[in-house]
Formats: sequence, C-alpha cells, structure tokens
Amino acid sequence: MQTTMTSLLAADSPTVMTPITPHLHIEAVTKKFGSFTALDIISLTINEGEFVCFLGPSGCGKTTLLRTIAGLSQQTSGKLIQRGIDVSTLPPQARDFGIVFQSYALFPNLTVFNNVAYGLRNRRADRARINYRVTELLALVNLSGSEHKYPAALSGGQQQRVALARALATEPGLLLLDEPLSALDARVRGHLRSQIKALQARLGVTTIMVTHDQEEALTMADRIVVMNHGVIEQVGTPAEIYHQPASAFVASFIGTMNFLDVTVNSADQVTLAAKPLTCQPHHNMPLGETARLAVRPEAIALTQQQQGLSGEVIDIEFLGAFQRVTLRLTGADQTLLADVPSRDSTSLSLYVGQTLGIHIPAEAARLYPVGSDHL
Ligand SMILES: Nc1ncnc2c1ncn2[C@@H]1O[C@H](COP(=O)(O)OP(=O)(O)OP(=O)(O)O)[C@@H](O)[C@H]1O
Repeated sequence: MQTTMTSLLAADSPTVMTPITPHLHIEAVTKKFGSFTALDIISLTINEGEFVCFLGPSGCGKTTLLRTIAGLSQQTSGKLIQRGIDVSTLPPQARDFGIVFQSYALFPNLTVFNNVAYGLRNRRADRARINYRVTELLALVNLSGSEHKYPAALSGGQQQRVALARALATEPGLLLLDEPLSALDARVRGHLRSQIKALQARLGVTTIMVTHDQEEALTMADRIVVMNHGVIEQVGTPAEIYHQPASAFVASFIGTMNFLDVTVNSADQVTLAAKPLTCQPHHNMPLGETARLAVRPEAIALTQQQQGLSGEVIDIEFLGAFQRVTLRLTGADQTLLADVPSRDSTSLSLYVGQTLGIHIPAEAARLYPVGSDHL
C-alpha cells in the first residue's frame, strides 16, 4: 500500500480529491544496440493505478521500453525508480511485475490451475493460499471450471485470460502487457479488450500495455504515450492525443487527418485555396511561408452555400453511420475528406460533381511545419 501522496488531481473540484502517487519513474533511459539508438533519453512518470499504453509504429521502441522496465533488457543509461526503489540494475525476478506476452507463453504441459499457480508455488505459498488465489483469479477472468484443462484445449482468447490470471497471481504492483491482443481475431480482441480494462479498473493495478493499434490505446488507456524513432512524441489522455496532437506525426498516426497546404498570414490566420481561414494560434511558424493545416474529416461541415471555401464532390463512400466525402477544393489542386453523418446526408442530397461550401472550424484546425507529417 502506497502512503506518500505527492500531488492532487482536484483543481476544479472542491469535494473530490483523488490522490496521484507515482508508481514508476523512467529517468532519461537510453538503449543502444551497437550504434543504433532504440530509446533516446526517455523520461516518463507512471502513476499508481494508471492504465498507460505505449503506442507507435513498428520499430519505434515501445517493446524495448517495456522489456527495459521488466529488466529483460538492460538500459545503456538512465534509471528506473519503482515505488521509490531504484530497480535499474535488478534482475527481472527481483522486480515487482507480472507480464503477459503476445504469444500466450503458457506452459503446455501444465493444467490451467498449475499455470496460474506457478508463481505462487515459486514463492512457496501454502496449499490453501494457492487454491484460494487460483480459484479467485479464474473466476475473475471467467474461466471457473477450466482448472483441469491443458492450454491446447483452450481458444486463443481463453489462453490469454489464463496468461492474465497467471500474471496477476502474485499480486504484482505493475502489470505489463506486451501486445496481448494482437494474435487474436477481431471479435475476441474487442471482447477481451473490455474485459482487461474492467479487470484493471477493479483491481486498480498499475498497468502498461504496448500496442501498435490506436483503437486499442484510445479505448483502454488512461494516458497514451505516443512513440516514434525511440523518442516520446506526446503523452496525454486519449482525448488530448486525438484532439490536440502535439506534432504532425501524432496527428497523422492517430485517426484520419486531412493535411492541407496553406500560407501563414498571422498567428491564427492562413490562406487556403485563396480564402482566409482562422485556425488555432501557433508559434514559430514563419509568416508568408507554406505550412500544413491539419483538420479531421468529422470536424468539417459541408453546406449548400458556396461563399467562402468550396469544393467539388469527387467521391462518396458509404460507411454506415456516416458518408466520407472527397472534395477537390475550388481554385486549388488539393483534396480533402469530410465525414457527413448519415442523418445529415439527405438534406445535402449528395452526388458526385456537386459543389458544396466547406466550413472548417478554427478550433479543429491546427498548423504544423511542412514535411513533418510523414510517418
Ligand atoms: N536485440 C536487438 N538487437 C538489435 N536491434 C534491436 C534489438 N531489439 C530491438 N532492436 C531494434 O530496436 C528498434 C525498436 O525495437 P522494438 O522491438 O522496441 O520496436 P517496437 O516499437 O516494439 O516495434 P514492433 O511493434 O515491431 O515490435 C527496432 O529498430 C529494432 O530493430
């Protein structure tokens, strides 16, 4: 049980004071493989009870960071402080975590019961304690009654739930999940996603999950750490990452984003297709120069009025809840995507070849330097 309370999250609520206590400090961790830098001076604090996702494209260093936290890979420099203890040089078995890998990694020759009991036996827990704990955990992951089965007799999703129970058996302070859902088919993945999230919230165990799946990160994480080329691009809640991407990389990696060439007129004014447009205030963007304006398709409103910015519909894609409309901007060789909710599409009576007014709200339009949006 953690007793030190280092800060409070309560700014706008006088009655509810939720303590925030750091669980893990990652301090300037660098990992080199020969001359290649896989992690470049990573610093991050993960709080007690948080669900944090490391998200990024293949090769960005997220697995290396998770393995370094577990002690399965030794950092070249930097420190790891867990609950106030410097664990930087401790071997994995001396660190306080449970881990679930992508490949279920269960012992094939042990029953479900014995797989889950494994860590407890290693710690010489008594028989009654083991029975109680394994029964409790199998109930938690909805696998009561499977005690005597062998892993081969279970589905992928069931095996991963056993792996989760096994990782939690010794009540670790930290749960590490290394792409735990990526080997499963989409339906099982969706189901297990909500099960893991509910279990984590119920147990309150600090959890770090590595994923390259943005939807997984957005739906499961309290905070997302977006990584690219061994550095952290942004740390934030799913809403912050989605609505206020700190870099063009984050903007292009998460969700669908339009990037449009504009000319910078002032701190919050640009010209797009010869029309003035207000955007979020920016800093350090040279006036008179070209920049990239990022705006999400769902933020754009299409209208029958054609004053101001307009475009010709060149494609309409039906996606159920909304229609994704591709428009070519009038007076510019640029296209953009706009999502029209299905309930609004009738009033617009959309058709290819039609010219429509395009409204881009200032709060949804952000500027980035040219060339920075490439993944
Ligand atoms: N043992 C190793 N020796 C040399 N290079 C390595 C080693 N392990 C990882 N790397 C390199 O470090 C970089 C980061 O690898 P890492 O596995 O952390 O990426 P990742 O973001 O988890 O990607 P993926 O989703 O593909 O696993 C990659 O370029 C990888 O090739």
